[in-house]
Amino acid sequence: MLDQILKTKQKEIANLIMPSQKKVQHYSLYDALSHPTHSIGLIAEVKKASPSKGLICPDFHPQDIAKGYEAGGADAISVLTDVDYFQGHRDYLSAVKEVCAIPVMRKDFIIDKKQVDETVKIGADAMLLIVGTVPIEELKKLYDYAYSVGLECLVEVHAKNELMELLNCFTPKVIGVNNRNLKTFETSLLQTDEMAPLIPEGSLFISESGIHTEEDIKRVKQAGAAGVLVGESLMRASSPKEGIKALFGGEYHASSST
Ligand SMILES: O=P(O)(O)OC[C@@H](O)[C@@H](O)c1c[nH]c2ccccc12
Repeated sequence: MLDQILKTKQKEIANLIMPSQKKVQHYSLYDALSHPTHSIGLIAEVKKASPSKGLICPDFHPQDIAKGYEAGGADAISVLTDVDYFQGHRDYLSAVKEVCAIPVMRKDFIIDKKQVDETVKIGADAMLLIVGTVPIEELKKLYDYAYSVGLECLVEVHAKNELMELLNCFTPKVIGVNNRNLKTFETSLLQTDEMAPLIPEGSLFISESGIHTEEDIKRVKQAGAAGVLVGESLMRASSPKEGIKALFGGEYHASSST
């Protein structure tokens, strides 16, 4: 699946039409995750569908979802902008930026400098980079370029060998461990348990995917995660706020009364 997605990305890049620059207020993902609303940071994801789960949210209104996440105490928002496999769109990110005052991260398969430029144009504060999508030296170039144009990055790994390859090349400020194998879709929090001890002290460690319950939150926090990235369980909840409440239980407190 990942190889197929990357082939699609190459075609998208070849046909990419750069949008006009959106005028936005920027917020730091790193700062937000360093001072979370709850005892662990929450990146709440706006995700309509995925290859592993199919259609997740039929009645999909990105701005309402993002506003609900912000009101429910999310520290940042992740927005899928991939069209073909996740039914996302870059316009959804720009729309979310219009209504939220917390950092918004672009969730896509960024493999080329032009996509970084596009990410700036659509108004993102941060973007995802995935180890294994391009040679690690290329990934570092994209990382450095992103920071040079005002973006922050969450650099994602799945397996231990990917983390070792990453750290042999550079140490990102924010490192995500995807509990889901993007090739097989197998998802397990054991990934977080195993990788946590290997994340450098100076980096923020984010546990991503397969987080559905208060127990899951407690488990990854116990393992050492500074934050979580949650999509499906929030997208399937009766409301964004209810979804966040279910994750944080007794600890839950909304960031605003709305
Ligand atoms: O819906 P979940 O299981 O809560 O997962 C959210 C997020 O981690 C997942 O969408 C994701 C993490 N890394 C990615 C890379 C590409 C596409 C999607 C992802």
